[in-house]
Amino acid sequence: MAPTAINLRKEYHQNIAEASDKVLPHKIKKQNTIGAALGLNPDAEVHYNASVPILYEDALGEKGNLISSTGALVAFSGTKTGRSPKDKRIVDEPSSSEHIWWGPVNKKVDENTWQISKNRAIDYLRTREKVYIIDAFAGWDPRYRIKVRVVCARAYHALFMKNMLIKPTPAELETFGEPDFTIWNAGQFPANVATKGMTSSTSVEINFKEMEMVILGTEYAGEMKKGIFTVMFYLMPIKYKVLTLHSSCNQGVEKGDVTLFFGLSGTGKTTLSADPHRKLIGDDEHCWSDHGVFNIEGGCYAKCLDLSAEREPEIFGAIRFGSVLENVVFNPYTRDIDYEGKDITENTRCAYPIQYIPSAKIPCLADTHPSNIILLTCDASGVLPPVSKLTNAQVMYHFISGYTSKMAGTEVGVTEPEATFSSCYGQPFLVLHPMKYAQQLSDKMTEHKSSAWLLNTGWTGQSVAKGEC
Ligand SMILES: Nc1ncnc2c1ncn2[C@@H]1O[C@H](COP(=O)(O)OP(=O)(O)O)[C@@H](O)[C@H]1O
Ligand SMILES: C=C(OP(=O)(O)O)C(=O)O
Repeated sequence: MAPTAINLRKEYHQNIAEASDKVLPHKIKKQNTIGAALGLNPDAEVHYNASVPILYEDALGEKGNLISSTGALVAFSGTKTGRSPKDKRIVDEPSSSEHIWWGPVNKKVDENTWQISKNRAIDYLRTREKVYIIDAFAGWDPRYRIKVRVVCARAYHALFMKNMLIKPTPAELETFGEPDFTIWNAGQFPANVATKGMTSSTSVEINFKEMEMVILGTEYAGEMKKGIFTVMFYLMPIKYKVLTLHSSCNQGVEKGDVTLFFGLSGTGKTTLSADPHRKLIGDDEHCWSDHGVFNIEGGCYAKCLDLSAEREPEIFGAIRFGSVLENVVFNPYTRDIDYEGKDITENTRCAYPIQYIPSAKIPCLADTHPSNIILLTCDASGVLPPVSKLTNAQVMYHFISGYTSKMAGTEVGVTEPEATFSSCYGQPFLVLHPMKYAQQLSDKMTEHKSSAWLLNTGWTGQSVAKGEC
């Protein structure tokens, strides 16, 4: 008898159930063991390194989330749509205190307040029926990589970090063991404003002794990626004398020459590094070691405002199943994205695995030292020329002073390009004094005879108000 459609369907579902029976017991055991070790609710559904479809299914249950017409997950980060640098704090404890550049970038929080915030975050996560754990790496060079664990209550956050960290192979996951750094993301729950040193209900705290980070009161996913970056700015120079860079990086196909593009958030690192004629090493966070350059991340986080297939085809094409689009405006019927839409924020973003860029080089590292260093400055005043060649001394001057602009939306409260001085083109993420990084950059450039350029991605001739971009 010929199989009927209904029988075929039954058989198909049975096969899936049987396949799941083989895979799931092992996975569930691991999930439960980790969940119990973290003290999570024993009745909670703990998802350990869940697959992209499972994270999609759960994320769609979160308020407002949906699927775009190209298959990306559209998610919303709530009231905070940019980083909250004024609420970032570093724990003042004896093992790291002497190294830290204390001040407005790295504000002190005492160990007692840290403990209160950490307990609050974990207590919140313990109340959740679903908790997501992502174990993955930061740093493509195995000599320097760190094992990162993210514990969070939103599937959107888990998918974001699955994209932004480096996915372990099944064998690496099997032997992953304890993480080197853990993020407790309880961003839906506020910080306790009555706690000493707490100035708002948002707090992003990092503890270098415990190697942990706590997020309360902000659901902006960029806090997690920039949190890991901050950890690398501390760990790499101190432990290995490796320089951490707020830069993108690409490599010539024929000669293998490496270019770094330094730039503050939103000033063109992602756009300019996604050159189809060169191999992409990474769009935002790198380290320069004695062996060459390696990317810290497994994904890219592109700005989406005014994105078009014509102008940025590689990035446009990366917005598909598996990518996370944040805070974008869309057509409610077709689910097409309106990339010009800034009703929610100017800081619309997409996080996608770097493999989605056709020219990406996997693994994302180069065993060649950079021959060109490009300092991207987005000049809102129209003073700087479009491009200038720099001497080593001029690089130091520009790198330390970091004249550029904060772009609208990347930080809470910034609504239009704002002239700023941001040391190392990444002041919000520096942990040591800027001179430490600048000196290391100068030494490396001299040793490897790198050329340097200042490239104005902002306005020339006139200021932002009337100038030509
Ligand atoms: N001259 C330019 N160079 C690079 N990007 C530009 C320029 N003018 C406008 N843009 C736009 O500015 C934004 C730069 O964002 P992005 O490359 O994601 O920054 P970053 O990676 O440094 O955070 C993109 O939306 C890009 O389309
Ligand atoms: C995501 C951020 O930066 P970038 O644009 O450099 O990725 C940020 O500053 O929050």
